[in-house]
Amino acid sequence: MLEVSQIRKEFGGRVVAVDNVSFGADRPQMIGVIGRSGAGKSTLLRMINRLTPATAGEVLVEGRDVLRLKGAEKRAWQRDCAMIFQQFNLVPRLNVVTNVMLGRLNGHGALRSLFSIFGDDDIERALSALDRLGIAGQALQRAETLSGGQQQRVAIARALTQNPRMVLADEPIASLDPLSAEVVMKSLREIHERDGLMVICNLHTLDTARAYCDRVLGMRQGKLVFDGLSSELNPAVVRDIYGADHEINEATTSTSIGPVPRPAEHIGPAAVPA
Ligand SMILES: Nc1ncnc2c1ncn2[C@@H]1O[C@H](COP(=O)(O)OP(=O)(O)OP(=O)(O)O)[C@@H](O)[C@H]1O
Repeated sequence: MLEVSQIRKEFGGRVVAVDNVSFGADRPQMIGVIGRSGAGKSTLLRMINRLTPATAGEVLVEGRDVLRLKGAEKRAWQRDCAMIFQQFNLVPRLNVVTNVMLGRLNGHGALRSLFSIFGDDDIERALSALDRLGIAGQALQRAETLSGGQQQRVAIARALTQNPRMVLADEPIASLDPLSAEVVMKSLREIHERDGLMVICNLHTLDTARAYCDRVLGMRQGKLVFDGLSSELNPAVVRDIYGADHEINEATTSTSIGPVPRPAEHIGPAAVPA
């Protein structure tokens, strides 16, 4: 369903942020991308979503290269491929339910979007997404009055109302306290399991990748240096990913989030890239 092939990003012809990375998945998985700051994780996700233009490579989704899409087709892909950001990207002064409905804008015609005309169906969909994320009670509060964890759940609800085929999360818990981080990661895991969506999540912390992701991609200096099961993240692999020439202290890449029980059927082998 997804085949990323030799994707590359150069900034200004000098900085190689992503260096010919390839990976594939033949079914929806929960994939964590780990690596040091500057390893190229954000750039990788942003290229897949078309927020950052790739210098070279292909991203085949159901056999179609989404990097070549233009105009309405590109916007449709960006709707299919919902993005969640570290800083939530909500409109602070708008209430929660309106923020969630903004996820629908890309699905409406330009004129309707211009006048922010939402139908009953949009409201229904937004409220049900908020309910699912456990924050329907805050629907009429301004987004800026919510805690970080609540705001991230609003952002996830907004992503869900896009009816996406894939969710990309760029360090979704980096600004959150451990308890809020746990709620957000559980929500993403639940979306993967219940809706059968591919979730690709950039993470700073190893234990989070281990606890929530079936498969992990490790990046170092723009290159993909590990692609395997989260259970294969042994100390040597971790040292290689983080480029540490001494014994890495896992506490430096850890939150206090505990592992979550997962149904056995979701802990399958990683798809072998073609
Ligand atoms: N717009 C840009 N212009 C120039 N260089 C950039 C730009 N965006 C990213 N880079 C560089 O590309 C490299 C990869 O950055 P990227 O943000 O993708 O890494 P990251 O692994 O997501 O890091 P972090 O965990 O700190 O977010 C870094 O060297 C960064 O400085």
